[in-house]
Amino acid sequence: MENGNTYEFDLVTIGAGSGGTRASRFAAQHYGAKVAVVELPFGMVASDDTGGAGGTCVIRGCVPKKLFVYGSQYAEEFRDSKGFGWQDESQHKFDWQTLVNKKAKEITRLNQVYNKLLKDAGCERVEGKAKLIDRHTLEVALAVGGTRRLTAKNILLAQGGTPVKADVPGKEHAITSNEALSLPDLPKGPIVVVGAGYISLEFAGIWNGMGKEVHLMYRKALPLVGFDEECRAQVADNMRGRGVHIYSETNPIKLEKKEDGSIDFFYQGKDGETKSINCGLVLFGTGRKPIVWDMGLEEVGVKLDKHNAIKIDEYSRTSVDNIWSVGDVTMRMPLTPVAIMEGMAFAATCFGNKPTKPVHEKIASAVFVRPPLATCGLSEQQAQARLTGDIDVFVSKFKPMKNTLSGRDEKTLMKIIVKVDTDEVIGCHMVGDDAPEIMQGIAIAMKCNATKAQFDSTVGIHPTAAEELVTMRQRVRRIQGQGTGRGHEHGRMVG
Ligand SMILES: Cc1cc2nc3c(=O)[nH]c(=O)nc-3n(C[C@H](O)[C@H](O)[C@H](O)COP(=O)(O)OP(=O)(O)OC[C@H]3O[C@@H](n4cnc5c(N)ncnc54)[C@H](O)[C@@H]3O)c2cc1C
Ligand SMILES: NC(=O)c1ccc[n+]([C@@H]2O[C@H](COP(=O)([O-])OP(=O)(O)OC[C@H]3O[C@@H](n4cnc5c(N)ncnc54)[C@H](O)[C@@H]3O)[C@@H](O)[C@H]2O)c1
Repeated sequence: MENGNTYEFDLVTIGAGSGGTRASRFAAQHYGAKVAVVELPFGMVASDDTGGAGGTCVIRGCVPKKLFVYGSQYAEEFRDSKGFGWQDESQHKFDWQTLVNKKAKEITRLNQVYNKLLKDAGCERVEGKAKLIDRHTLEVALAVGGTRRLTAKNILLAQGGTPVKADVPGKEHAITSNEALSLPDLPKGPIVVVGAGYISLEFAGIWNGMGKEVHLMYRKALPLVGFDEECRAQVADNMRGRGVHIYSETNPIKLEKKEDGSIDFFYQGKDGETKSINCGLVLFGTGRKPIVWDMGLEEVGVKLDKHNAIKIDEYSRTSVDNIWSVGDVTMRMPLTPVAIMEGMAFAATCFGNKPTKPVHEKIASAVFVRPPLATCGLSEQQAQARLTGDIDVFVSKFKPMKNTLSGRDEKTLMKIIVKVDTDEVIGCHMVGDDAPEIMQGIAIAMKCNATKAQFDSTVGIHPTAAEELVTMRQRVRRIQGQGTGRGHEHGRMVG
C-alpha cells in the first residue's frame, strides 16, 4: 500500500466497534494498508471515557442482550414443560447476579478477542479518546495519560451512538440500556419501560421472563413503528398475554425519587389525565443519537445531516474527501451486520480500488422479544405506500405444534408480500419461535429476487413452523400500490 511517506498511517479509525473493527481489519489484512485504531479503554458500562474493542454490540448491545434473552426464556420452558409431563417447576429460582457475573466474564473475554483480532490483522491499537485536528491529523488523549498525534492519509469515523433519555424532569433517576445490562441487582418493585422500539421491547421481555412486574409505556397505538402492522399488533398481544402491562398512547411526564429509594413515575394516560406508578426502576429505551460532539468535526468541515448524523455519500465518504464514516454514527440503519457491511464496502472502495456501495435493501432484522419478530423487506404498509400496481398479501396465523400440549395460548404469525406483476416476494415477516433463524434463510432467497412461485415450488421440512412459508397458497387480500414505484426500503429502520 502506498503511504506516500507523508503520513504515519494509511488509515486511522476512530472506534473499534462493529464497523470500525471490520473496516480496519479488511484494510490491513486484505489491502495491505498501514492502520491504527483508536478506542476508549474497556468498561462494562459505557461513558464519555470508557468503551472498549468490540463496541456497543459486543459489550453493551446485541451480545449481552441476547445472553439475557436466553436467561429469561427458562421460566417459560419450565411452565410449558408441564404439558409434556414434567413436574415440580416450583424448585427453579432465578438469581440475577449469577447471570450478570457470568455475562461480564464472557464480555471481558470477547473484548480481548476483538483486541487480538485487530492485533493479528496488523492494526496498531491506540487506547484513548480521539478528536480531529485537521483533515489528516488526530489527537488522542491517551488512557495512560498525555496525548499523541497521529497523521493519516484517510480517516474513518466509526464512533457509534449513545442512548438518549426522554427530556423530562427527574430523568437522571432513569437508566438506559447501558446500565440495564450491568445492574448489580433487580429492583424489588415493578419496572417501568418507556419507548416502543427494539430496546424497550427486548428489555420488557427479558424482565417479564425473569418474573418481574413490567409496565411498558409508549406514545403510539402499537409498538415498533416502521414494522408491519399485523406483526406489531401480534407482538403487543403476546406481551400482554405474558403479563406485561401495556400502556399505549401515553407520555412520560416526570420522575420523583422517594426516600425509600423507589421512584414515582408520572405519565399522561390515553385519556389525557396525569397518573403515576410507584416502581423500583425506570428504563428509557427512547432512542440513540450519533456521537458527533467534541470531536472537531465541524472545525475540519465534516458536515452533519438533518438527523445530526454524519453526512456521507453512497460510498460512505463524508464532506471532506479523505474522511469516511460507517456504522451508527451515520444512522443509515443502526444494526451490527449493516455497520460491518459498510466497513467492508469502505475498505474495498478506499484501498481495494473497487468502488463499492453498501446496499441497504432486503436486510433482515429481528426484535428479540418472546416469541421473536423477524422481518425482511417491505411491510404491507410500506409496499402500499411506495409501489405502484397490485400487491398480494399472504397471511397465516396458527397455533404452533408445541402449544397444543403446553397449553400456551399464543399464535404464530407469518406474512408474505408479493409484487404481482413480477411475482417477486418483496416482504416476509414472522412473529413466532425461531423467527430470526428462519428469516436469515428467507433473506437469501429474497436477495436472489425469489418469486412466490419459487417459494411455492420449494418442498417444506415437516413438521416445522417454517414449512408454512412455502405452503401459503391462499392470498388473503390484494391491495393497490399508491406510491411512485420506488421498490425498496429506505435506509432508516424506524419510520
Ligand atoms: C441494547 C442494544 C442491543 C442491540 N442489539 C442488536 C441486535 O440484536 N442486533 C443488531 O444487529 N444490532 C443491535 N444493536 C445495535 C448495534 O449494537 C449497533 O448497530 C452497532 O454496535 C454499531 O456499530 P458501530 O461500529 O457503528 O458503533 P459501536 O459499536 O458503538 O462502536 C463505536 C466505538 O467507538 C468508540 N468511541 C466513541 N467515541 C470515541 C472517541 N472519541 N475516541 C475513540 N473511540 C471512540 C466507542 O467506545 C465504541 O466502542 C443493539 C444496540 C443496543 C444499544
Ligand atoms: N434486535 C436488534 O437488532 C436491535 C436491538 C436493539 C437496538 N437495535 C438498534 O438500536 C437502535 C436504537 O434502539 P431504540 O429502541 O433505542 O430506538 P428506536 O428509535 O427503535 O425506539 C425509540 C422509541 O422511543 C420512543 N421515544 C422517543 N422519544 C420519546 C419521548 N420523549 N417520550 C416517549 N417515548 C419516546 C419512540 O417513539 C420509539 O418508540 C434501533 O433503531 C436499532 O437499529 C437493534
